[in-house]
Amino acid sequence: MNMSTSNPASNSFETPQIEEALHLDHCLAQIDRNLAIANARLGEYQREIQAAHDHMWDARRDMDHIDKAALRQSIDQMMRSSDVMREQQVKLRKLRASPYFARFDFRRSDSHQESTHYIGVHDFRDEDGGEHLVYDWRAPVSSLFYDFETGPAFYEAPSGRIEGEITRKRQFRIRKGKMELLIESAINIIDDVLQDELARSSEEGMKTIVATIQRDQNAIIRDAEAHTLIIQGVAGSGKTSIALHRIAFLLYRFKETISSDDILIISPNRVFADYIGNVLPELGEHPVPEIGMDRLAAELLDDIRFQTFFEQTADVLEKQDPEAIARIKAKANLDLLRELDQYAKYLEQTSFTPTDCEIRRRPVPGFLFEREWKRYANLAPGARRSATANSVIEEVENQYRIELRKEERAVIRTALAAMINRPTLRQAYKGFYEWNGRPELLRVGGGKIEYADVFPLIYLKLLTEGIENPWPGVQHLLIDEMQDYTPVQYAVLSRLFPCGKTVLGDSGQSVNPHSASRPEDITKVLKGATLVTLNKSYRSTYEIMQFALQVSPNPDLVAMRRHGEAPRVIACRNSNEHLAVIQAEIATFTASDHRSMAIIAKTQTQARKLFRQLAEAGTAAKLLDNDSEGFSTGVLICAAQLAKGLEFDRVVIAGADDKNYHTNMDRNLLYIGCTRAMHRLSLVSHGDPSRFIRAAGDRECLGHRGPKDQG
Ligand SMILES: Nc1ncnc2c1ncn2[C@@H]1O[C@H](COP(=O)(O)OP(=O)(O)OP(=O)(O)O)[C@@H](O)[C@H]1O
Repeated sequence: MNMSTSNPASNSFETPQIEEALHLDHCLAQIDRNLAIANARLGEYQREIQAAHDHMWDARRDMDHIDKAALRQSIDQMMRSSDVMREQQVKLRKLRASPYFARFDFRRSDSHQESTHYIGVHDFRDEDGGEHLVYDWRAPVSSLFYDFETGPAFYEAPSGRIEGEITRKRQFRIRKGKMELLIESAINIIDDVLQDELARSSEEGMKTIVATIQRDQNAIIRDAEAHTLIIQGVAGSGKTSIALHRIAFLLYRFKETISSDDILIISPNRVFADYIGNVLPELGEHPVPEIGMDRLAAELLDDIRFQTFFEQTADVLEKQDPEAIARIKAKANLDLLRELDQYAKYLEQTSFTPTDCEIRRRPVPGFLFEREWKRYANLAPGARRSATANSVIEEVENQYRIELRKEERAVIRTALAAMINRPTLRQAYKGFYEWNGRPELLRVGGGKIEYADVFPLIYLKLLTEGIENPWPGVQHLLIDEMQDYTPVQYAVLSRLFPCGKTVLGDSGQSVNPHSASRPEDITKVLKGATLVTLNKSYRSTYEIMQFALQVSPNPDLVAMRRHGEAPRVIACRNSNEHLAVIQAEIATFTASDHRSMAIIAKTQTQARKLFRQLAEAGTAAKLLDNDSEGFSTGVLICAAQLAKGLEFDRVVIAGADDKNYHTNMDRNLLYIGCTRAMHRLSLVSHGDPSRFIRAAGDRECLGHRGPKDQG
């Protein structure tokens, strides 16, 4: 075991080591005992289920359907109990490998009683319910560990604030039941372990950060008051990690009322969803359903075909069509939302022309139709029409004391239908751009509507026809990569999901700045939201982050002081050299301890081309595209847009030349690409490197242009 202390004066080296080794032995023995009990119970359930099945088979002729139903019910109950026991078994096995990661001793001011608390991923009491051996990291008392160093401290218990003093803090790394690291510190205990965590190679997916959650992150995770929380955080500040830990916290805090199925994550693509998919199960929770904006739109628009966000971004990058960009910008503007609201009102006012009619020579006045039509304004069109007709029929029968025959009722229904002049959704949407005097903003090509029109269309549908919500039970919505969604998208989400929300992203990382929102815009739509910012970046080495900051300056960003090699910019004379450099990067990666490497191209077309070139040259790599379903380690080739949100031990930016990266949109993509790297970053250009990296990084030039020639 490695033991270090940042405060050597406070403790001898031996005592804590022995004390903690004994405590760990005790804890593991209790876990083993609980595991043995769980195994025995599970065995019993399985034998009972088998016996019940056997009985059902043997006695099938003597049992009537009531007996059979009762037996089936009891088998189902036993199966459920055995599932619970199996989950318990999995938890205990995890606990056995790493029961806790921290300890603190707390003396309460009111009673002067001092108690020791060990913090882990799960609560653990021994089977007799006596000793509370491990406290869940989400328990109220555990916040002391994250919020305070030794000295005066307090936490909010259900009964109110508890004040006292932390007299000791220790942190551990226990793997496979063995203590690998023990740190005792009176100062910043988390920092050493954090450095250690960040220096490690990547894993198959996103990691949990329970052992090293920072104070400002903890405040966000545990904020149960905010209905809607918007987290603006720089690249690598832990937004996604925090949001997922926050979900785990809410599931713990409100376990009586919210379950994993009541939460929905809006994620940018399937690869990202897969990448983060393991975090909640690692934290002992069930996975949470996830949906992308494209699938959400498809559910709401029935059979209308549309361009995807991925296709829109690729189009903007490859065609740079100013008219298309103008259309996208106009529809990403907050004003559009206001105009759509006004237009929906206008449609409502003009959707009905009352006229008089007659039944059995008695007049049925137009104002009666109009009054009832207005009364049912909140119903969907079909329901509104029949409710209005029924009310008018009832009124006529009451007023004239007659009972209308079937054909007379039909006369009223037909008269009403003639008064309604509501356009179809498509007509209404087209009419909107005529109404606001900008018909040039609508373009339909190849049977598909443009992506920029998808959410304005859905919003208009919500306002004019109503939509039956396919996700009525959602109690908390998590929206990642918030910068890539427009105000109209937020308006749609807000109507569909009036529940609490955690919204996170980085305005410096929009993949399509023409169709993006800043946090201030989002707060105008998600009214009453609390906005928090995170400026410390944890993912990349200090050198990588300084390099990225030259690409896209941000004076507020604080880079973690974890050092590594300086990023390299390699200028090549031709595509053969470009390919050879990338192959050499792959070879050094393969020989290293690192697990993941991304070769990031600007567009999907460039990524595909590079993939083909490497395959022809016999170098294996995996190509990610918008339809890819999963994240994996090894060598991945992808477009910057798809790399967003992910991280890799090493990153190579391919085609980092000025021809390729010179617009503001290119700058964003370059920044996104660079900030995906944890430990090593290289940029390879054909000819002159991009203007955004000329001043940054160690320059190497192949062939006749030596580093000094480049100036
Ligand atoms: N408190 C922490 N302890 C350990 N690791 C942390 C902590 N906070 C963040 N990290 C690590 O920093 C990296 C970035 O985290 P995450 O992906 O959540 O950040 P992000 O803000 O969503 O990034 P981006 O916007 O760039 O995609 C991850 O490897 C994460 O484990």
